[in-house]
Amino acid sequence: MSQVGIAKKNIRNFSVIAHIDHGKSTLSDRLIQTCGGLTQREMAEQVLDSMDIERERGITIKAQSVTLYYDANDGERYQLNFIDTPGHVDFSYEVSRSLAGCEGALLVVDAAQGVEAQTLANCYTAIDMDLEVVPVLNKIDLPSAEPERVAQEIEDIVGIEAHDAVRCSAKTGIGIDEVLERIVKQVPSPEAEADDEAPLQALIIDSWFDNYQGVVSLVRIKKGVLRVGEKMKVMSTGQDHIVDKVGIFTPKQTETGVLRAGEVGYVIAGIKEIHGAPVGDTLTHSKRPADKMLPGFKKVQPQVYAGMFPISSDDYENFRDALDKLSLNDASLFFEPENSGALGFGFRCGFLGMLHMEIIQERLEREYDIDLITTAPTVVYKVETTKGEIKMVDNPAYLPPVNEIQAIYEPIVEANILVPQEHVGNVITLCVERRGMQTNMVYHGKQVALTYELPMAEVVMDFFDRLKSTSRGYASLDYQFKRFDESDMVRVDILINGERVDALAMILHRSQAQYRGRDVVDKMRELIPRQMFDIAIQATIGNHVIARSTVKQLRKNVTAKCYGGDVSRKKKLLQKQKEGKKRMKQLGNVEVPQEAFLAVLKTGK
Ligand SMILES: Nc1nc2c(ncn2[C@@H]2O[C@H](COP(=O)(O)OP(=O)(O)OP(=O)(O)O)[C@@H](O)[C@H]2O)c(=O)[nH]1
Repeated sequence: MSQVGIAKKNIRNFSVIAHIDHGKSTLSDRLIQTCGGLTQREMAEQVLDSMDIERERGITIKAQSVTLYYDANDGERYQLNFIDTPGHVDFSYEVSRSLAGCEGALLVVDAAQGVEAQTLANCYTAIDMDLEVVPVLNKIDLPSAEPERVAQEIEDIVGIEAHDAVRCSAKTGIGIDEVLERIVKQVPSPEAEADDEAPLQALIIDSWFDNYQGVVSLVRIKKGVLRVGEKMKVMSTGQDHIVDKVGIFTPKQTETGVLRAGEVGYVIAGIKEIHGAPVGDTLTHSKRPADKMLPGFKKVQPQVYAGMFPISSDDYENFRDALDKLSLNDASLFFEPENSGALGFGFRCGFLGMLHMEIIQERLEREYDIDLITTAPTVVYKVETTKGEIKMVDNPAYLPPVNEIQAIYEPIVEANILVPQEHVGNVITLCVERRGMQTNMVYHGKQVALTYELPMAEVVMDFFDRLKSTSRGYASLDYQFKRFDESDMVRVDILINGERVDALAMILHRSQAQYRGRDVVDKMRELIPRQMFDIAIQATIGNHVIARSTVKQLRKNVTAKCYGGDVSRKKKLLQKQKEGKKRMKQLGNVEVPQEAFLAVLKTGK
């Protein structure tokens, strides 16, 4: 199969966008298989979702790419560079970075489910970026598929022409050839903009750290040609590097030695410092540099912050290294050192949402073998002090004392929810519970589009899960930050035997402080094991105690039931206890398990 010599007019760069579970990965695999990118045997279940955790959870997180060759019905051979995008609401920003490398996007919609919130959000992102959107109705093999209705829905809700959209089944393979034909016919080639003679401009779509190769960057060459052996410059840092390898993923890493304007592929340039090739940056030649950087994509701000502390202080350096490595692949992961009276040295980390946080935590534990305690996540509050200063507070422990606070402003998001009519009532109840304000409600056939303004703190934690369960899985959600609003927020502290535990403090709306405080102390009472003395757990606002409970002292000795000489059994029991202790933290003279720190998060909702 020829991999060079494809004319620019025969190149198509595209992404697949879809709501989660509409079949994006399955369709991607089909396209790869149809174009002969991999044999059946080589094809692990879903090749584009390469991280273990992704595969286990069945969701796509990182953008990946693959170059395919397709012999179209017009007799020409086309190079299809296809960049995968993530589907979960926490990761919608990564969609924009994948799209920045493309001229077109396949909009995959499940023909049984219909349009959902991220279908809409992702599609608007693509339209904003001037991409050609090609609608595809997937899963037509399902008896419940209603392609006509869903095509109408796409026209009504998304507002693009969809009646002649391809009907296909990624699962059975029906219509896949037609999908490829549409890509070739509808997605523009990069020819118009791609000038080989111009100074090099290559956009870094993604970068990741590989233990053997150093930093690998996925790039879209906008202008110029990049060859092995040349000296290139990372424009934001001004640093020069010699290009070691360039090539494409087929999906196997395949060296081509050159990448031309209009193409997508990887660059390896011996960059060891992992922040040396930031995502969104521009590469150019050192000798004949471009005069300006390409517009990067929207820089994302973390929305949720939490403290992460290694259980063993020996792990601190490893923990820092691991965060460094993870943050290269993940521009949205933020961290800075934090010192907690209760938990010692750790890092304050910023995430896009709860799923992002869970995934990072799992990767740290699984891939880097670091046992962590994570504190309750919080959003960022804007605080005006009595002196007129403005402070951004992402850690309850740093909220100024009450008498120094003039006002607290909390972040508000605009949430777009799509839900079938029969579940609208439940969804509205949920939004009201979460202090939401309805700003719009429109009926589109069977579906209702709701727009709410909601406090971000109420959305990021478990709103998505609740929304799903209250609508039997049918409601979908997309949200973005809107503004800060003044709000009656208070800090609730948790005291264990009279000592304030900084890592357990929370910022809450006053109307919720009482019952959340009660919930937390009750939950903590269940989670803290009984010890040789009574343990008092209190929730307070300032000096005012709002809830209290007690863990009664322990009377029995655990080893007492191992009589006399059975040493091995005794040892085993002690060993078991020790393992249990691994996830315990000593606070004063009280041992507190890791779960207790998360109790703050799991209560009250
Ligand atoms: N019946 C049927 N099922 C399909 C089809 N395409 C995908 N599926 C199933 O739908 C589910 C979701 O498919 P995925 O390809 O993982 O969905 P996705 O959109 O990539 O999801 P994320 O990777 O999480 O964004 C899987 O169980 C697939 O087997 C299809 O054409 N017909």
